[in-house]
Amino acid sequence: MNPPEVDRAAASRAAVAARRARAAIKRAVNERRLSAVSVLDNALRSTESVEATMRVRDLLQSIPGLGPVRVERIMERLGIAPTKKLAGLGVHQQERLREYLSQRAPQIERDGETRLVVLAGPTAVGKGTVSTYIRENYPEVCLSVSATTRAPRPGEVEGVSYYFLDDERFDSMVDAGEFLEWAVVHNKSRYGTPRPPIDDALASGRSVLLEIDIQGARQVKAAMPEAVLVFLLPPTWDELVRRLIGRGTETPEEQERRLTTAKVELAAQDEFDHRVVNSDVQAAAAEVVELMQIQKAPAQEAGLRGKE
Ligand SMILES: Nc1nc2c(ncn2[C@@H]2O[C@H](COP(=O)(O)OP(=O)(O)O)[C@@H](O)[C@H]2O)c(=O)[nH]1
Ligand SMILES: Nc1ncnc2c1ncn2[C@@H]1O[C@H](COP(=O)(O)OP(=O)(O)O)[C@@H](O)[C@H]1O
Repeated sequence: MNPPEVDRAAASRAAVAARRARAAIKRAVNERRLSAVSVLDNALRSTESVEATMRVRDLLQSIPGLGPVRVERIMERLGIAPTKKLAGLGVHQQERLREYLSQRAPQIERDGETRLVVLAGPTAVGKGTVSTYIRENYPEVCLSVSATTRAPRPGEVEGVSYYFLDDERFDSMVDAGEFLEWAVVHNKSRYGTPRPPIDDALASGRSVLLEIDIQGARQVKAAMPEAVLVFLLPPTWDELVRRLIGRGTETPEEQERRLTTAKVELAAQDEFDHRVVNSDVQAAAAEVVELMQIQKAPAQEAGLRGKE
């Protein structure tokens, strides 16, 4: 063999060895013998490492519970190109991927198929808008319908927007223990989550989303510690103020009062399992749905492509 052939043979042996090493790493991640974060750390520590030559897509797909379609959506959201290798990640991409691997991925691995997810956040952050988007675009998500003592607004539909109850009926449901949680919201009306539909949905393998206030979220966590609490955040405080004023459904005095409460509520965000920033309704909805860990049939999942 002359020298170039020796080089080629050595290079091809090295490539085979690297491929095997990458496959071994993927197996180890899949069998939970190795954490995906430590693979990322090794890749970033040395560009000469085997980990550095791994594709982000392959690392994500080796995590139990993450299939190719879901991984594609996650990478789109993280702003990482499909063929990107770990060593080629920019600083912000590294941060986003690390956050995903250390926070979301372990939860996906640990949890079962169905979950109860609570979406809460300060007034006018967009809870109603995001949950309406989910209702209209993700029919597989089961959205809880709350009961309330407040009067219906124009366009609201009984049994879809809320169950509108008088005080007496609400009292009797409280007495009969029919609420998973209930609270007086904005010092005015009572709102409660009827328990039986939630128990039924979870028992039949469906994940459930509750859009309720922060007091309610705390009660749910106390009653069902396995519930996942998601705090919806505005991009900035000024944007929250703009949304509240722009919505135009409260008087200036009521707006003032709600903004004072919003400050207290924002301080509670650390009690939540996840924070989602509502800059864009579609993206925020996709993040919430992903946290619901809904197992879809492949055809359905392909149909959702592009929405997340
Ligand atoms: N605790 C609790 N809060 C709820 C429930 N349903 C709705 N809410 C909250 O009640 C608040 C008022 O909702 P709504 O009457 O639709 O008025 P808006 O927030 O002014 O649009 C929101 O913060 C909701 O998240 C519930 O079942 N339980
Ligand atoms: N991502 C967003 N970007 C811009 N405006 C938004 C966004 N999400 C919601 N909004 C607007 O903000 C206002 C408050 O939203 P809403 O869903 O009523 O809040 P909440 O239910 O949290 O009180 C509405 O006018 C809504 O159209």
